Amino acid sequence: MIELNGINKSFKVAKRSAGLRQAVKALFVREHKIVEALHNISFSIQEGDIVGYIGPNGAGKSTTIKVMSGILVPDCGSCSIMGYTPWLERTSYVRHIGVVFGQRTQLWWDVPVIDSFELLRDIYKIPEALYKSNLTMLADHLALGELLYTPVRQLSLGQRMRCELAASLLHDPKILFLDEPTIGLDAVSKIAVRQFIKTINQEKGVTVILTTHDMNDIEALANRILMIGKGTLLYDGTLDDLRGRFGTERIVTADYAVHEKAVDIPGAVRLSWSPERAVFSVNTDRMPIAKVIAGLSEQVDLKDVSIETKPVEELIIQLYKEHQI
Ligand SMILES: Nc1ncnc2c1ncn2[C@@H]1O[C@H](COP(=O)(O)OP(=O)(O)OP(=O)(O)O)[C@@H](O)[C@H]1O
Repeated sequence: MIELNGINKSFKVAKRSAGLRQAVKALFVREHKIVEALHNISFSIQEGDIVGYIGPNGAGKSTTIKVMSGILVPDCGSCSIMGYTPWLERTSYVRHIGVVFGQRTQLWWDVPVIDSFELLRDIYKIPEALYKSNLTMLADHLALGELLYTPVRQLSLGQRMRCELAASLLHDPKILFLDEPTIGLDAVSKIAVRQFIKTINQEKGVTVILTTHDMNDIEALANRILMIGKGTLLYDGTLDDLRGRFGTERIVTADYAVHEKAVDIPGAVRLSWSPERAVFSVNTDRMPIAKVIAGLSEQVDLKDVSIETKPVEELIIQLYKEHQI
């Protein structure tokens, strides 16, 4: 459905040092530098996937989304999405995609949300019956209610994001590009947005490409991760692959009846201790969990034991470190 091959994109940026003298000099002599935002990016995405596109600040995520949505023209390489080259066939292509940039709005600031929706209906020439049924479905799933009749500037960030998502889906796109859709949202709004993305993927088969810095988004949604750093694609795999790669470490938390002496398990690293709780890091390659639990129950009166994998956030940080980005 989506195929990128050898995409490069660089920007020419004016170079200017601080100070008035330099500002005056820049009026006559302009120096430039080239920022290579994307270097030889290639990947393909199947219909119905939810792909998490991650990487540190300035890695090239938004630039890739802009190339894929036809806003930017790459320097070289090919991009075929549903048979279209986005920047060449933009008018017919945009009917098939929805785009949400978390930090920008596609809604008109001063008018009620419904007015923007009606304008989008006219721009996309959405048949009236389809518009009505999509609006009902979206208003229902995203609890838009009164928000539809409120000017955008009066909406909170979370309310606006729900309206942005609805706006991007009114014309029934097959692909949804989401650039940081949960940025700045509170925990409840984040969960609502994630749930909605899951629903439209499952019920309508919409393919989703999602950039985010929130690893909980990735854990909740993405069945595949693409990681980019300094413009280069560095990782392509599932979260489970990533867990398998770094995931032999487990965190074992033991709760027990008051025990004044520190508990030690040979082969496990004690991370913290109190008379009622101890936390260990265990490399399961070297020390089976069963042995840790047996060791614990020999020393204390165990009440509860929990075993957790490393948080996704830490796995990703490890991956960033491995690639020195
Ligand atoms: N219009 C532009 N003009 C000049 N440089 C740009 C432009 N857009 C992006 N860049 C540069 O390209 C690089 C990649 O930027 P991009 O916005 O794609 O990163 P990102 O991964 O989305 O970052 P973030 O997580 O901070 O949003 C950065 O070095 C950025 O400064």
